[in-house]
Amino acid sequence: MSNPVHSPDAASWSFAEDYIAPSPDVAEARDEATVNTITPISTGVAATLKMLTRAIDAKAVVEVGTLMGASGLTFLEGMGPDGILTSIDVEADNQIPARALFARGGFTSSRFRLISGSPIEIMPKLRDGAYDIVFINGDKLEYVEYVAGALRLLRHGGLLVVNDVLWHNHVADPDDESDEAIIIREALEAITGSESYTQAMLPVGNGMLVAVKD
Ligand SMILES: C[S@@+](CC[C@H](N)C(=O)[O-])C[C@H]1O[C@@H](n2cnc3c(N)ncnc32)[C@H](O)[C@@H]1O
Repeated sequence: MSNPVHSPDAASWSFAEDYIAPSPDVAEARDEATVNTITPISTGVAATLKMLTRAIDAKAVVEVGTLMGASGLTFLEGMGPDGILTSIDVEADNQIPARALFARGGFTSSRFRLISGSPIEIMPKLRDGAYDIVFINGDKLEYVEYVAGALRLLRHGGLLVVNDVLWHNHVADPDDESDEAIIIREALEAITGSESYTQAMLPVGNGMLVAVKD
């Protein structure tokens, strides 16, 4: 039986999402992505990512899904001056505006690696146990493989952050058998069924699963 919950109305959701404004550069990256009809991270997700990055004093972050750089810039802003972002996207063209955005934000190229190619092929080439955060925000149909790759990449105490886990209400609807819903559920089960993590699901943006590697 599910727990009784107090459901906030749409105004409360919007209030929470917009409560902490992203930096002007992150806002611009979001706007550019939206104009191009691709979905960037939400403002609430940006605030959450920056807070988590600061909370664990992250110095090495991997993200899957660069797009225009909104989440990447959020990590760079959240990390200290020695923090390094590794961002993977299958679309090399997506990373061009991200590179320009990071440079405009004052981040030298030594602070970030933009890798274009299949995340499934690239993640195994990164160093085991070397990362403080792995942020998954790429192709939903590959979430199971990304989650498997993340477990290897994270150090103990590192955070796995999986975005869009509620995916437009598809995942919570037991009658929804779309490919995205099925695969996101599988990815979630791999995390919750693993003894390697302690996790929580946050209803921010389109849903975020945050898990600390024990
Ligand atoms: C949601 S966007 C990433 C958003 C980004 N992290 C941000 O902060 O704005 C997803 C990224 O995954 C890549 N991708 C690859 N295959 C995809 C697919 N089938 N559907 C959506 N995105 C896909 C896209 O190139 C895109 O940059």
